[in-house]
Amino acid sequence: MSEPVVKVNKLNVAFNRHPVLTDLSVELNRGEFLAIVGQNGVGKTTFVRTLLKQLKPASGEIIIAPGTKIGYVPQFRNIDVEYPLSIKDFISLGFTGFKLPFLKSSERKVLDEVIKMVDLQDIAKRSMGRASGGEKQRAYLAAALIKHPNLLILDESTASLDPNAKRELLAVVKKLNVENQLTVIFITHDVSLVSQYPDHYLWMKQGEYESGLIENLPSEVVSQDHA
Ligand SMILES: Nc1ncnc2c1ncn2[C@@H]1O[C@H](COP(=O)(O)OP(=O)(O)OP(=O)(O)O)[C@@H](O)[C@H]1O
Repeated sequence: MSEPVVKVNKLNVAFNRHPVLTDLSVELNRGEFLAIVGQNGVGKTTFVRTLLKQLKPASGEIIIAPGTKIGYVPQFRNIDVEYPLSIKDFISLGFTGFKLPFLKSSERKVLDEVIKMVDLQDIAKRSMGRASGGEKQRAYLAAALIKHPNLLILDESTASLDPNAKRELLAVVKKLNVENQLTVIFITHDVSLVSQYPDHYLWMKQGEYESGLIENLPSEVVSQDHA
């Protein structure tokens, strides 16, 4: 039995003593695809920010297996049409974060690989600002893949994309999940995506949590949660 990639034990997080996460426990094994669902304000993003060590828990622990590299795909943010970089240059920022890197040949190879993984090879030289919403989001995904993460976190990354673009993004993620054993955490409000791609769910309610196999996702979630 493999060690969990993420083990969360009785996690408590509060803002100004106002509790947001209360005794949250959850485990994620290598190669699992977990959907986090729950209504606005229950603490989904707070949980992710705590996993990313941007927030400090009041108590409890998060154990991340040694050697785990986390890739993060944020919520869709539009980019100005005049944005000066090509899709390819934008993705290359995944190496450095901010400034356009001078790439070694091995890095250029990785860049071409991730561009192919997200199926942007035919338009990689086009302007990032003029790419469609779905293409931009796949570029964000490619940038997150550059450092070869083994845990990928998508925080409502499909919100505001059209249905086709959502499916395209998730299909790429699912392929990486299945073929490369990439562990995935996917926060979503989108019921149609929840039932299709992930294999586990974590349902966050106010101070209460429920998790299980996706086929056992309570129908209540489906009727409560809206994109
Ligand atoms: N930096 C902060 N300071 C104070 N309160 C905060 C802060 N960040 C989040 N909160 C509060 O914590 C609660 C949980 O917020 P969070 O963004 O984690 O919810 P969420 O489940 O991701 O919501 P949504 O689905 O709307 O994105 C909310 O009541 C929010 O107002």
